[in-house]
Amino acid sequence: MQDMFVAGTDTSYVVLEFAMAELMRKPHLMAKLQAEVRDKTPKGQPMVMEDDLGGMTYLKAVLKETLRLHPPLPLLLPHFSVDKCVINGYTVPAETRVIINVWAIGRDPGSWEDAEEFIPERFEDAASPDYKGRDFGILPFGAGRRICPGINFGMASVEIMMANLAYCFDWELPGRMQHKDLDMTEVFGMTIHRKEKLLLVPTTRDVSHE
Ligand code: HEM
Repeated sequence: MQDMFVAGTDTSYVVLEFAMAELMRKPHLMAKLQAEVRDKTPKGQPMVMEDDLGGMTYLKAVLKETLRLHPPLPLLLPHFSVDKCVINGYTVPAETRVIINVWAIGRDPGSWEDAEEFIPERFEDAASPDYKGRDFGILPFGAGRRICPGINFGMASVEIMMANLAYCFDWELPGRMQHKDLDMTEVFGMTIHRKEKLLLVPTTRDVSHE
């Protein structure tokens, strides 16, 4: 359980780092998120609190879109078929190790329009697909009996951290770096990571006079 908890913490940071990188590549999306977070947080409050998150639909859409493109566990954990079953005409014999590539599922052009593009707006509608294991086009936490039990805790932590990064700071790329120059290469393992560390320059916002 200790190991799993560490893994859970790590996956939460992976989501945050990819979300920040995607937003830095598209500054108008970062501006939209900051406008929402700053508008929905009571004036003069030094930080976003958990109670403020309720109305932040764009924040949730940004994180969902990040999980679609960058699921921290791209192949979930290995599963094992107890009985023989047939899926889409393919027979999976009993006692087979099954690896599910949710990274590829999230980028399937048959399921997603402009599948490779970071477009949080696709999740703004409350009826859009969710990641709780019912919509098989987006499965960053798995599905069924072995779905991640840390899903609510994990997402609550990511939401409050992301909201505060957007609320408390304005963000720039270092030096003369351009938004399009951000290297989004991923390194695959049991968890996925960015090849290059994300380096950003924060400027603190003074919220006391607002
Ligand atoms: C955003 C953060 C997280 C992501 C994306 C994530 C994702 C996953 C995935 C994909 C699995 C495997 C599901 C499968 O193979 O079907 C899993 C399993 C698991 N996760 Fe998470 N997780 C996160 C946070 C957490 C946290 C915070 C905890 C604990 C506090 C946690 C505890 C576990 C445990 C114990 C399992 C094993 C469940 C089992 O095998 O029955 N996870 N997680």
